[in-house]
Amino acid sequence: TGQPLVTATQSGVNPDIHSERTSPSFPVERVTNLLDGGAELTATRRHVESIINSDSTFSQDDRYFLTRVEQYEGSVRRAVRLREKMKELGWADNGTEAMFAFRVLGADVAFGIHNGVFIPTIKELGIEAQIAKWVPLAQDLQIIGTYAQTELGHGTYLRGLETTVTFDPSNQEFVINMPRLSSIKWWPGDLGRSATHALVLAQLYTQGKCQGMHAFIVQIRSLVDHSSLPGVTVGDIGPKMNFDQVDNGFLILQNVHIPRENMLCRYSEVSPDGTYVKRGSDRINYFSMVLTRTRLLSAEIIPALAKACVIAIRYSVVRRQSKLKPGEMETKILDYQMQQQKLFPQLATVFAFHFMASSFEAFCNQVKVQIKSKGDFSSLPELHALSAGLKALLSDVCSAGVETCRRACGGHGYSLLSGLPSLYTRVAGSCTYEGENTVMQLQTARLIKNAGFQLQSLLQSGVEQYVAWDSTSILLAQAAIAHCQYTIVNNFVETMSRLQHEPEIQQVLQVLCDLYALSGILANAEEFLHDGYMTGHQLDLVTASQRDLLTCVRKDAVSLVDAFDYSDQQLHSAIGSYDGHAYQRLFEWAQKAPMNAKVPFALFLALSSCC
Ligand SMILES: CCCCCCCCCCCCCCCC(=O)SCCNC(=O)CCNC(=O)[C@H](O)C(C)(C)COP(=O)(O)OP(=O)(O)OC[C@H]1O[C@@H](n2cnc3c(N)ncnc32)[C@H](O)[C@@H]1OP(=O)(O)O
Ligand SMILES: Cc1cc2nc3c(=O)[nH]c(=O)nc-3n(C[C@H](O)[C@H](O)[C@H](O)COP(=O)(O)OP(=O)(O)OC[C@H]3O[C@@H](n4cnc5c(N)ncnc54)[C@H](O)[C@@H]3O)c2cc1C
Repeated sequence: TGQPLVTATQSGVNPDIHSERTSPSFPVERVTNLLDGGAELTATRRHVESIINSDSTFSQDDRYFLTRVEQYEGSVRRAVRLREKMKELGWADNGTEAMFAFRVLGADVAFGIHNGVFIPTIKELGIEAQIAKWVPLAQDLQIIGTYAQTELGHGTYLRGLETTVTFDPSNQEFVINMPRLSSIKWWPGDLGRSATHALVLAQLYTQGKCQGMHAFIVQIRSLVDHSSLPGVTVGDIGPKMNFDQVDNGFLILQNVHIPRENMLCRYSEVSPDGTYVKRGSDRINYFSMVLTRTRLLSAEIIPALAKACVIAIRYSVVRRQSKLKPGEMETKILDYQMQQQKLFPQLATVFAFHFMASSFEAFCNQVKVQIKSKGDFSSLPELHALSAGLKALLSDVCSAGVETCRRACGGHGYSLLSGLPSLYTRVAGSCTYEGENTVMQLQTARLIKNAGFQLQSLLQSGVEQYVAWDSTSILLAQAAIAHCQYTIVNNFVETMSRLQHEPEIQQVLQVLCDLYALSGILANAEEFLHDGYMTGHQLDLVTASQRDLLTCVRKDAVSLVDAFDYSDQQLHSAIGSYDGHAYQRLFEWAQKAPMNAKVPFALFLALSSCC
């Protein structure tokens, strides 16, 4: 017709997605408020987002076309700009605005380990004088810290860490060494280029005795010219599956001396004569990992699945493919039961996990206060067991769920421009970092009866403890998952019971609660049948009920993902934007690809002369 095929992104909203929003069965804003923790917090979050989204430094329109160095430099620029903004606007470091700002920007702003692990660990394991000395410097970016625990040879088995820190009473210093190649610190985030200091987790030796893993603040680079200090070799570990913008690094320390005051000593210290003094639990030096596992749930892991649901469900109402009924228009792919079967249990999972993470963070904060103000460590084992199990379960389920959403979007789900592949490769890291999931499940499994019987009978038959434990580990890990699943469903039901004053949102969320629970039974049907807990007929009833619930969710699906209130700037998706103009955005964004840049004529001649 001579009309341009692609006009500028159409104004307004794609009618196929507009029709999905005309009559939601619930007040969308109230669900957003519920997820934020109240209407006031929604307003604060939106205020923070509007400030960030209106500042070009934070814009990432070209994110899919940058080199690794460009991604790193961009994330550092955003981190510095955010610090400037926080100062300009008076956002306190532990305030609500800052919390929302870091959550909105996530790992797209540099120094995630500095802010999310280095500073909190000093606050938890340091004494007041150490907090007063180091935390203001770190918050002001006058020093940049990393958390250096994992080594080339050890990540899980902390008692196997090889870096040694030996106290020398003659000069009141610790001497740090790495005896062999496998001792090199490997993986710490912000280490490769940024960090000036490292929290080094190492085996403490004093008076000839090893006292286990402790935390030490070590300066590794000059504050004058950022060069590495004597005895320090540091660099980047190279390309990864994601987190290209993060400089995960390696660190070698040889005969590096630090003052006695640099050992974080709230719960243990070395006195001037070298005597080791312990206060509280042996495991308190592991506490930072418990806090990080807990925070990662709502900071990194659940948002990945939430964003994937927004993208996949919005795309599924603007993508028409094939015909359910001959003679009619092509069908919205979300009207196929199979598409609902893929996506709606993921949506229910986001709500289940969100409510679980909120409850668990409250429990974690309660234990933190117990430990810090009363020296009461009694809840630490339970907190550790559950944080390990939840981190393992939620990262496993969210990774698999993001991949399900990606595959439900066909070819466009395979394009980086959809935002889905990078959501997957990023959240997949959470199955490994902060404790590899298998090992985390086994930490939770220390509670579990059935596995216990098998363990007991093996031990009674004379088998060594470690052999009995390992040969029961599959059952133990399954039991740990079941224990966490039960806790999550229970928490979802309790959360629903507290919504009786909001019947409209209670009704729509109750459908998701039932869908989450029934989908969990179907995903583990063999366990329920094996134990005789359910019959085949009952399982058929579960299947039929789940199908009915999918139909109930269908009419509100777009409004439910709208309630997550992610802006287009946060989704970075050509196919998941609010207005539903997927095809225009895919075409427009593709034009930015360097591959579409004008080929210099000289190059064109050179190439064509080769043919
Ligand atoms: C945060 C937001 C940032 C946002 C930012 C932007 C985004 C950015 C994204 C990227 C963010 C990447 C962040 C990654 C940062 C790392 O990855 S840091 C490194 C993390 N490394 C780990 O988690 C290591 C995992 N390994 C372990 O925790 C321990 O070795 C294990 C597996 C628990 C085993 O412990 P073990 O002492 O070797 O031996 P074990 O006999 O199992 O345990 C002994 C006892 O201690 C207990 N115990 C063990 N661990 C603990 C603990 N933690 N607490 C209490 N008790 C414990 C055991 O229960 C056991 O108790 P009993 O049964 O004897 O009573
Ligand atoms: C993106 C990313 C960021 C990271 N950031 C940091 C950081 O900032 N600071 C830091 O110190 N570290 C960091 N790490 C390292 C991370 O904490 C470790 O990779 C993690 O703890 C796993 O240890 P590992 O790599 O040595 O794996 P291993 O412990 O060697 O595990 C490898 C395999 O062996 C199995 N296995 C190990 N032990 C057992 C067991 N007891 N029973 C059964 N199976 C077992 C595991 O299940 C796993 O499948 C990061 C890692 C990643 C991927």
